[in-house]
Amino acid sequence: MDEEMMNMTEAWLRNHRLLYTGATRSPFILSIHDATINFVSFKTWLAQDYLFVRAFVPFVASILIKACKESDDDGDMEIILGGMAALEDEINWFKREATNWGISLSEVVPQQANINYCRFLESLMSPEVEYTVAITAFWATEAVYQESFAHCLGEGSKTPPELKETCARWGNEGFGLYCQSLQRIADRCLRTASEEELKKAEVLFLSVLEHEVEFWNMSMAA
Ligand SMILES: Cc1ncc(CO)c(N)n1
Repeated sequence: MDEEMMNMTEAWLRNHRLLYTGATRSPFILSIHDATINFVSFKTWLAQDYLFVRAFVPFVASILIKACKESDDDGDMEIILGGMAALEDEINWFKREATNWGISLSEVVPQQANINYCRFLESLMSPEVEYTVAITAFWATEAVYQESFAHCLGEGSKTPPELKETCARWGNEGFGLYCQSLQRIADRCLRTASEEELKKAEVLFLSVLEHEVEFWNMSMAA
């Protein structure tokens, strides 16, 4: 396809394929897919991601505020609000799942990669960060999880039955459609963005991918 006709996110996905694949086909995800995962790693991921999701809520809230103030499309609010509502269910799911795996969430200490990622999200919550830039990072964060966990449910996957529910949380079709909605918002905003905003959004897209890689590696190392 001609570069000019492509959406910005598609062009980035093409130009940064290697890093994107690194984030969506991490050793952690591949080990779920081929059933070689060490459950200690899974429990580490679960505990750390619970903390991450708690930090993710105010980040999404900050995007909702930006949407209300800066978006030229009324439809954005419902999509972001839907995502926020789903996070309440997600937090409750993490609590139930932690109980099932014998994890005491109140005792979980955030690891460095998690601290770094949450700090990054916090930096994006500033009112000075434009909606276009923030929504791009938001889309990328969700898209990595969607693509990663969908792979664990795809053809030829040997995902252990006790992990299927986890994979389905982010790998299900509804979550896929939600990610597409976020991508469409990002692309619409990016079409009218300044050169400077475009550059900033691309850099943050790459930062998200790097943080995701580090997050998976942190889980795997435990
Ligand atoms: C680290 C990480 N990235 C993305 C998501 C998706 O919300 C998540 N739960 N955790």
